[in-house]
Amino acid sequence: MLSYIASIIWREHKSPLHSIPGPWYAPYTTMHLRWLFARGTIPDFVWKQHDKHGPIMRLGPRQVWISDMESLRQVLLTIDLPKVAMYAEISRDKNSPGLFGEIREEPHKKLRKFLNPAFSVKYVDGLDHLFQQCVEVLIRRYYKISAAGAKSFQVDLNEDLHNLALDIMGECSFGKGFGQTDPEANPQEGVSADVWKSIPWAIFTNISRRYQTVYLKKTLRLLGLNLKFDWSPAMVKAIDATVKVRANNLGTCTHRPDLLQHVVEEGMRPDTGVKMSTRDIVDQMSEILLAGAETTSGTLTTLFIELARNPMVKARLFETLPALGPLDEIIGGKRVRSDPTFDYLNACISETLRMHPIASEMGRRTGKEWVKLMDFNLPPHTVVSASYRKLHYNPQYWPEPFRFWPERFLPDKQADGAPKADTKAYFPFSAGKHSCIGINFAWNEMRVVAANILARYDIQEVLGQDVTWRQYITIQITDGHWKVVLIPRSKSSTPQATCLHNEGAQEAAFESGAI
Ligand code: HEM
Repeated sequence: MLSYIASIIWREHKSPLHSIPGPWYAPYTTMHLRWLFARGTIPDFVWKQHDKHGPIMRLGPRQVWISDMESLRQVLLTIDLPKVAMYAEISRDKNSPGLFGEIREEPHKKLRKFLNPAFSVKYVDGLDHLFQQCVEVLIRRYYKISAAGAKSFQVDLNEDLHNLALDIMGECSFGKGFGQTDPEANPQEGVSADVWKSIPWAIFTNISRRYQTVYLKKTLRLLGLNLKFDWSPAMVKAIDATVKVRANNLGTCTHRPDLLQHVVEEGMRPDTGVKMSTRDIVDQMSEILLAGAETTSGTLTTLFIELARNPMVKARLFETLPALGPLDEIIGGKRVRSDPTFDYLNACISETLRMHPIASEMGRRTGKEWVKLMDFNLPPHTVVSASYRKLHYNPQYWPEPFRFWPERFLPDKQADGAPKADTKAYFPFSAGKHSCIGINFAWNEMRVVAANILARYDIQEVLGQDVTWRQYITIQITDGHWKVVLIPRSKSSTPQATCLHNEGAQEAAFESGAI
């Protein structure tokens, strides 16, 4: 036993990673990392360890985390390291992953090239009416509540934004919203309403199981057992029905130019070149749903949280935005992108993406070659986690990093002395070959949703909520809820710099029966 321990210590002493700082136990085990990932608490741990050990640190025998700007640029852009194997674990079948889980270089390149056209600015602009349609359903729902006479009313905004994001993904990528915002909405042709509505949750549950059992699956594989989580048969049947409708509609007037149509018409498996089957299409679309729903709704929730907690920023934003009634025309994404009226809103979203990136790190690994980062030589097969959340708070590039300061993203003349955003130290959508393919889609969604809600409602955070965060692939509010009071903004109203815990507004809401 003693000689075994001595040999481990000796091997560690010889390790090329030996001189990288980190906790004393890091060279010997990954148990703590497995525990933290499974519990969703890795971001806090990583943050504290960086504070202790600096911009490069070793948290496991072959696991290095890095938050240095130049090194992150190397990892994500210039060397552009491949993804770690963990990404592939969220796919149903490693041989048929979606773009997010595809870690094989050539198939990834082909799949990305194939999917790219369905994510261009022009393509997304063509879907803008669908985004607007989904937001309108939510605004109408709010209108119905306020039309009953309440001056203000309470909603669970995190839940509403999540449901809205799912409907937008359904509408733009599966051919039909999933009826999350409006349970009365019609399902996809030929599919029962219950099955259609359950699709997003079936996907999330399935993928979460795969993610949470990553290490168990690996151990079982060593024992010759292959633990797989297949899609539910009802869901595959529902999407099969949709695919058939789409295939029958080719070249007809009901043809709809969206991602699903693109995949149905031209989808080939990137590894074999064979036409994608329904199951392959489910594999692709479910990962897109996962990557596209939690990310945008999570970012939007944090935007609203920052606004509710920063009354001066909110007041400046309301000065710039139009004040609309619930039945006024819905604002489109293209307008929010190009009309200077919305410059400050766009800056607020950019600043939210800095302070609340959707994860604390991006997992990469060295390939067959050694890689030199921050004067350390990392051997082949070292896991290199790009700690971009920590970089987004580095005061060298982001003075007063904990301040929600959208002016950083405005042109000098309007910046009111705020330091200019250093976009070299800014990776909310990653960079390089694995950067977010959905960036235009995400921006359009965030613009349409934020502009239309904020043009109509002031928001007050409901007191006494314990907002905590967890990270399972993306960082989310632990219990999925964040409640606010919405106060309609009349066309004539003057924006007020209302206080975070504005008890007056809360009391008024309570008296009106809204809370
Ligand atoms: C605010 C919203 C979003 C943010 C902040 C975001 C951020 C990111 C980031 C950081 C990555 C790289 C992840 C990594 O390498 O670990 C990524 C990848 C990806 N994102 Fe997004 N994303 C957002 C919305 C979307 C949307 C709306 C879609 C699709 C409709 C999407 C689809 C994808 C896909 C498929 C990948 C994998 C790309 C590849 O590996 O080639 N994302 N996203």
